[in-house]
Amino acid sequence: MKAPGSILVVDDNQDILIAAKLLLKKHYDIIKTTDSPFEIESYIKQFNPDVIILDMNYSQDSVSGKEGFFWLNKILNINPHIVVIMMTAYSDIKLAVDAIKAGATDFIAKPWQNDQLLAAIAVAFNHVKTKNEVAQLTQKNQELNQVLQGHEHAFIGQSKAMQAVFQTIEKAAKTDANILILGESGTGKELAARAIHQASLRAKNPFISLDMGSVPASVFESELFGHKKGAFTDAKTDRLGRFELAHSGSLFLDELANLPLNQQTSLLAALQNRQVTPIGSSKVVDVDIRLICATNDDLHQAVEEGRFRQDLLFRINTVTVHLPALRERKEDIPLLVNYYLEYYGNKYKRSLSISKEHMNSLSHYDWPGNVRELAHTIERAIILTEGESLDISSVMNISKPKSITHDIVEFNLETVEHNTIRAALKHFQGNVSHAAKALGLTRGALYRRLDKYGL
Ligand SMILES: Nc1ncnc2c1ncn2[C@@H]1O[C@H](COP(=O)(O)OP(=O)(O)OP(=O)(O)O)[C@@H](O)[C@H]1O
Repeated sequence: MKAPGSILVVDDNQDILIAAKLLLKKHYDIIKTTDSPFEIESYIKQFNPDVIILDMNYSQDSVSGKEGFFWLNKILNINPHIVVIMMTAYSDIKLAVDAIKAGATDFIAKPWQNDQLLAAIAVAFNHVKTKNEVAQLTQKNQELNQVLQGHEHAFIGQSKAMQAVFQTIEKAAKTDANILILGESGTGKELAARAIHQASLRAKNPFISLDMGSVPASVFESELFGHKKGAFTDAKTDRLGRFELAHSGSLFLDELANLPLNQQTSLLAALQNRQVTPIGSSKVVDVDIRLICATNDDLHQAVEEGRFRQDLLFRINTVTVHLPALRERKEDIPLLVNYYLEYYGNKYKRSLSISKEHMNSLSHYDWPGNVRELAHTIERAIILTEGESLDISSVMNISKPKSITHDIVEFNLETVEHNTIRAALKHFQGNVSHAAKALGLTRGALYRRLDKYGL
């Protein structure tokens, strides 16, 4: 049975072409031959062969192989997926090695043994398969990256502090400098890392992340550098580490301060040498990555306390981006609220407005969980709101600004009640309905207390 596949044979000797065709047509679907390399391009356009068997020498220069190299280059320029086997009557190992360096897959000496030629072609078809799979995987990876970006949130902010962050990111992204992103939890460190990758020259290549906060310390090394089958009890198969997966792209290490000291040493070595050695392997692998790290820990303090290597800190913080807490840039809150109102509104098929009053309450809150807390709050409020206007009172205890709950030095219940009601009224600018709702009272019950305390 013939194997599917198409082959073009190029040689200026008609006898060779006839012999090749007679042999190969028994084994493969489509065999074309030509005695002129100038026709290669039009053959590629007509039937796009999987494999080309290419003579190295033509009548103009019958021994040096130069013409063969010229045509080899031309073929690979037209379609790098075509697999080329070089052929020459002057069996010459040096020429063979040079041809393979130049992109040929194999080398056949004339006159050939039929079995040898068929074996070389079978190997060539395996290469075709591998090249196709690699092309498909690369494409899949690019598509996945796009899908992930599609689900990503926009990285927004109009405050001066955020504008400065965007500028630093824009400038640093274009270089290959290692970047350290600092900021409290929920300030957008991962979004910033993705934004850096997207603005970099590596944007089309992988963005691979590892959250040191969620991986058990015992597997950090294997996660980062990979392992060979059998390297330890659970190593059932070979596994690529994040460094290798991120090759040619960006590697994002989140919660870096969690990395134990001995693995900090391995990380430093990998960054210095641009090479990794998977666990259980004796082979080093070259890696080309741009490193982006993030932490909400104080790394300088960690260095002082002996928890973090100073030389590693110097290597990873070529550029530092500091993401301000949301309470330090409250002018961004309305923008973020509107963004998430629209985002979750689309998700839950609700079109809600927000009153000035509620926007005001959201803007005055301190958001200890930063943008993540704000996004979750809006999402929950959208789910719970019954009317057309976003009701945040069900999801936030907005009646009790932090200063009140934290500053309680009074334990007499009546006095506490009196003070809390006064604070609630002040917070809602005298609106009894809102104050009552926030206090968990009916309007009637609140009026009775106002009366009692003479408010
Ligand atoms: N500037 C921003 N614009 C829009 N959304 C943001 C912004 N900053 C953060 N977010 C949203 O807040 C959430 C938390 O962001 P992210 O995971 O990037 O924070 P983080 O600093 O990495 O948090 P952690 O330290 O807990 O890992 C995400 O849903 C993200 O989309």
